[in-house]
Amino acid sequence: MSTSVTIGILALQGAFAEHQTRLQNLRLKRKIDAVLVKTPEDLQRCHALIIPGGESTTIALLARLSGLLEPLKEFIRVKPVWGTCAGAILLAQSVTGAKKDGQELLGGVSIDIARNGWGSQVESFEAPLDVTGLQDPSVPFTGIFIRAPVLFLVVHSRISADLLQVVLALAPGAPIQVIARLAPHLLPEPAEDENDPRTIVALRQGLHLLTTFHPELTRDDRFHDYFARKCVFPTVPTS
Ligand SMILES: NC(=O)CC[C@H](N)C(=O)O
Repeated sequence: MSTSVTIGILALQGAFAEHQTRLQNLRLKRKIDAVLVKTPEDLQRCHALIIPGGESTTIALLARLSGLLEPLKEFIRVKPVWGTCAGAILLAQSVTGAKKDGQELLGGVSIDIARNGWGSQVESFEAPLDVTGLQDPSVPFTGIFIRAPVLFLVVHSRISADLLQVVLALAPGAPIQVIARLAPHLLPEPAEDENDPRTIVALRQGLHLLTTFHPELTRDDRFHDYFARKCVFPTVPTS
């Protein structure tokens, strides 16, 4: 008999209900319980966690008020976590464009991230993505970007996507794998060159997954399927 797997969704603010619906839609060999996490006790029951999109500063503040900040940091050290958009910001080791008085991060993934990094002209957009490792790879995944962050390594400087790969591979911790890209000609503002780092929109490092867009706002379950099969199931032995 395979053990069921509990995936929590941090439910303090943002698009948590949509993640729960997508997880409940999955039809996999192992049963998934998709539970909302509002307290440290809720978190304790989980094998893995999704931190949704929303507003990273608000989520961090509510996490502090709910006594979840330290338990979340501890959880991230040992269990799989997927951050979408604001959730990706919270998982970064540092952030550019943080709120004036600074903002609290959880860390866990060795990247720097530029909050609202597309600039004020580009509030939101949709674009087909090239993704490695999803089911039905020939079907493009629609990326929904809403005041999305951009993955940067060096504050205020853009380095080529290839160089980024190399530096990320050398970063402490597990190697980083870029898993989704935007074609340079689809960038909403012209690419500086074909290696514009804005083309990198999803990464995986060790147990963690980070997407700068919102898979939960589509009807396409393939990213949830990916997280469950590739990041979560290997950490929960069957009994
Ligand atoms: N769609 C989103 O999650 C937006 C993230 C938001 N810009 C933030 O700072 O948290």
